[in-house]
Amino acid sequence: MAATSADLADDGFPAPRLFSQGVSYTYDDVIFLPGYIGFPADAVDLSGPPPPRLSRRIPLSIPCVASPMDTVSEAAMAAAMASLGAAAVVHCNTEPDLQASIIRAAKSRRLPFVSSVPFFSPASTPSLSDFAGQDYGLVTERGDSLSKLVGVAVAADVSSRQAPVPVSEYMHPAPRSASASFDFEQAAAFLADEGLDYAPLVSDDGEVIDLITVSDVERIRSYPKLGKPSLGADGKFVVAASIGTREGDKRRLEQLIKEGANAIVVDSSQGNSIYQLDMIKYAKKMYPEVDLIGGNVVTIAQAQNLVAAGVDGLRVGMGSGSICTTQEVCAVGRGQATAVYKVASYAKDHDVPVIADGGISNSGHIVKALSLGASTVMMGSFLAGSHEAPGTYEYKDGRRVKKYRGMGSLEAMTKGSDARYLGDTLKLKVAQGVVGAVADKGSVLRFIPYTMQAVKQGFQDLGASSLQSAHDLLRSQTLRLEVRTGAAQVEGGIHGLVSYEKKAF
Ligand SMILES: NC(=O)C1=CN([C@@H]2O[C@H](COP(=O)(O)OP(=O)(O)OC[C@H]3O[C@@H](n4cnc5c(N)ncnc54)[C@H](O)[C@@H]3O)[C@@H](O)[C@H]2O)C=CC1
Ligand SMILES: O=c1[nH]c(=O)c2[nH+]cn([C@@H]3O[C@H](COP(=O)(O)O)[C@@H](O)[C@H]3O)c2[nH]1
Ligand SMILES: [K+]
Repeated sequence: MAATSADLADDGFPAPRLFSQGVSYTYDDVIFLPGYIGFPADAVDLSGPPPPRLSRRIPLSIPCVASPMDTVSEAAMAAAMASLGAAAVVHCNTEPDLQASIIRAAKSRRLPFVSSVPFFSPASTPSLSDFAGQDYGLVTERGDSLSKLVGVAVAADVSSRQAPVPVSEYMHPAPRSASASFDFEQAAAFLADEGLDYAPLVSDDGEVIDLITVSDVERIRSYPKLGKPSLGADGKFVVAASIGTREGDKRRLEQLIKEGANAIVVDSSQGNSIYQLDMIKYAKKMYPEVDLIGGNVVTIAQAQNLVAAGVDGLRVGMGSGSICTTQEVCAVGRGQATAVYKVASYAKDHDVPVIADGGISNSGHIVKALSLGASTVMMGSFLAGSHEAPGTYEYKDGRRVKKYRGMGSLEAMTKGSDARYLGDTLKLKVAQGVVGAVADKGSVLRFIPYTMQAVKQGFQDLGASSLQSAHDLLRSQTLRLEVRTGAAQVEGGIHGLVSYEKKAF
C-alpha cells in the first residue's frame, strides 16, 4: 500500500518547522534524511551554475574560504585557495603595509604556491641558516626582489664551505626566467622544455617574485588535478582582505584596494554595531566597485541592518569557532546550524550570499552549512594545520602540529599592531579566544579536493546536483531534517570498537 501524504508529511521536519522551536542547533545536532539519487556523485557540480559566491560579484568554483586569522591566511594560503577555485581573506592583525604586501605576493603569480625563497646581494656572505630551510636563494643586484637578478645560490654549496665567501663567487648564473603570469602547467612545461631544475619567476615589471623548481612541480603533480582557479577581472588571483572598524582602518582600506583586494571583510565578532555600519557606508561610498562583506551576524535583525547599509556578503557565526570562547565569556551567540539557516533565509531575498563561518570540522559540516542556505563555508581550524598556513610545524607529544590561535586570544590581541588594542592600553583586556595547536594535514591542494569529493557524495545522498539544487530542496521543504539525540550522535559516530584507524583518503 502506498504511503499516505500525511505519513510523508510527518516523516522528518522541513527546515522552517525544525528551526522555529526556540532551540539553538549546532551542525552535529541535526541530520538530513536522504533523498533520491538520480545521478552519479561525479555529476554533482559544486561550481554551479550558478556558482558559489564569496559575495555578490565574486564567483568561486568551490565553496570554501580561508578565515582572516593570522595563523591561517597569508600569501601561501591565498595563492593555494585561489588556485583551487576557493578564496582566502588575508588577516589584518598586522601593519597595513605588510597586509598589502601579502596581497601583492599572492596576486603576483598564477601558481598555487608561494615559497619563502631568500634574496641576497652579490657581496653578501649568507650562512646556511640564512636560507631558512630553502634549497635555493636568489641573488639580485641590491639583494631585493625589485633589482636585477644576477644568479642563484644553492644552499648545499654553502654547507660545504668552511669560511664565509661572497655569494657572487659561487652562485650559479641566472637561468632563463619564467613569466610570473604562467599558470602551473605553463611553468612546468617551461622547466621541461628548457631542461632546467629551477627557474626564477619574473613579472612584466622586472620584479623577481619567486623561484619554481622541479621538486615543486613534482609535489603539485602528486595532488589531485587543479580545477578552475578564482580569477578577478584583471586575470589575477582573487584575494580578499579584512579590516577593522577603527578610524585608522580607512587608510588600511585604501591601501588594500590599491593593492587589488577583490573583496573586503569587515571583521568583528558582533557586526551589528554603529562602528561597522558607519564603516560599511563609508566604504560603499568611497569604493562602490569593491564587494564588502559584513559580519559577524547570527540573527535576521542583525543581518537586516547590514544589508540596509549595503553589504555584498554576510559572514555568519558567533561563538561557533573551534578557538572561540565568546559564548562562554559574553553569553551571546547561536548554534551554527540555526544561525546559518535563519540568516540565509533572510539574505536570499536580498541576493546577499552567506558565508557560514566557524565550526567546520568535517565534510559533513560543509554539506550541512551549504544545504542550510550558505553559499560558502569559512574555515580556520580545518586549514590551520596545512602546509600553506603561516608558521612552522612543531612536535607536541610526538605529533607534528602547527599553532592555531583565536584572533580574540590575548596573544593575538597583544600582537596586533592595530590601534584596536594598542590605543586602548588603559582598558582591561578580556580574551574571547584561546591559543592552541592543530595536527599537520599536509597541503590544502590535496585535502580540499578530497573534502569536496566527500561533499559531492553528501549532495548526491540528498538528491542535490548543485548548490542551487540543495537550496531548492531546502526552500521547497523537500529537504527533511531531524534532531539527533545524544545517543543518536554516539550511534552516528564510530563506536564499540577496541581500536581503529581513521583514514578518510
Ligand atoms: N565569530 C566569532 O564568534 C568571534 C570572532 N572573533 C574574532 O576576533 C577578532 C576581534 O573581534 P572583536 O573583539 O569583535 O573586534 P572589534 O575590534 O570589532 O571589537 C572590539 C571592541 O572594540 C569596539 N569598537 C570597534 N570599533 C570601534 C570604534 N570605531 N570606536 C570605539 N569602539 C570600537 C567594539 O564595540 C568592541 O567592544 C576578529 O578577528 C573576530 O573575527 C572574536 C570573538 C568572536
Ligand atoms: O570567539 C572567538 N574568539 C576568537 O578569538 C576568534 N578568532 C576567530 N574566531 C572565529 O572563529 C572562526 C574560525 O572557526 P573554526 O576554527 O571553527 O573554523 C573565525 O573565522 C572567526 O569567525 C574567533 N571567535
Ligand atoms: K566555541
